[in-house]
Amino acid sequence: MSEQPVLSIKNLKTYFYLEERVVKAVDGVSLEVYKGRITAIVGGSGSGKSVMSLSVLDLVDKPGRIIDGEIWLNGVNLRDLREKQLLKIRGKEISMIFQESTSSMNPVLKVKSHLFEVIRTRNRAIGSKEALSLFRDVLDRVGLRNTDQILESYPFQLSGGMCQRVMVAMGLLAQSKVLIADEPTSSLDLTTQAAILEELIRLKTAGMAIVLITHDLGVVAQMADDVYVLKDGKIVDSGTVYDVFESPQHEYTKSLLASIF
Ligand SMILES: Nc1ncnc2c1ncn2[C@@H]1O[C@H](COP(=O)(O)OP(=O)(O)OP(=O)(O)O)[C@@H](O)[C@H]1O
Repeated sequence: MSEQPVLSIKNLKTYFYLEERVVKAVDGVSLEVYKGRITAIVGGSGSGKSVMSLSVLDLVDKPGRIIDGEIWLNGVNLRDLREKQLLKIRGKEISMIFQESTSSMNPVLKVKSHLFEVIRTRNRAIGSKEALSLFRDVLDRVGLRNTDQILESYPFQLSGGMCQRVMVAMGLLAQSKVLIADEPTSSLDLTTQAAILEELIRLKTAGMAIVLITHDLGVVAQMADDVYVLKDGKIVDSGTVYDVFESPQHEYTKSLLASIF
């Protein structure tokens, strides 16, 4: 690929220092993410997918710690930045749809306040009326009805699936250069899943670089351009979706594929 990657991770290591042992959740991961492409990170439960994406945004909590590696975003190594500089990048340059949507929303803020926070990183001068109309549109696109009522709700008043859709709406609204979507459609019904995947394709077509974290190889086959297979914190296979599905190199990838075909 001739173009430079938007996001490039080099030899990332994130370990959890527990009393009795060290968990090497991410153990030397390198990968590249390109504009206008969907890069899927696939792997079983506990393979390190979520910790890897949290590491990119420097959101790993103790006893976890990034111990090595580089995270280059548009030519800047995020690991060299201070928290204040990182805050500016989160949301504007790179945004994330979290797997635990209910707990990653602020319980004392209404949905509309969450959305205002996102839109203001993009456009500080936007008026309330224009913003609210954008919010209704984006909530509608992720399959939520009664949008006015949802905007006035607190996260605890919504179901898990509704919170997940609000998180996806926040991701769509951010219009960042890179969107990391951690299992964005788990626990949603098939129709909503399809609507959200369609939105991700639209964002990719508009030039966004999308990192799609999933254990669903069906979704990978349908959506991804590039694939990385993660096992025990290490990349065991990578390539275009065609390469990985047609000629998997690692036994683990072969067994994952065998389980769906
Ligand atoms: N706070 C923590 N303390 C200790 N170990 C942790 C912590 N968070 C994650 N881990 C460990 O890090 C490893 C990777 O976890 P991670 O959540 O990234 O997996 P995952 O691939 O996202 O799994 P899933 O698909 O189930 O979400 C696992 O062994 C997990 O037990």
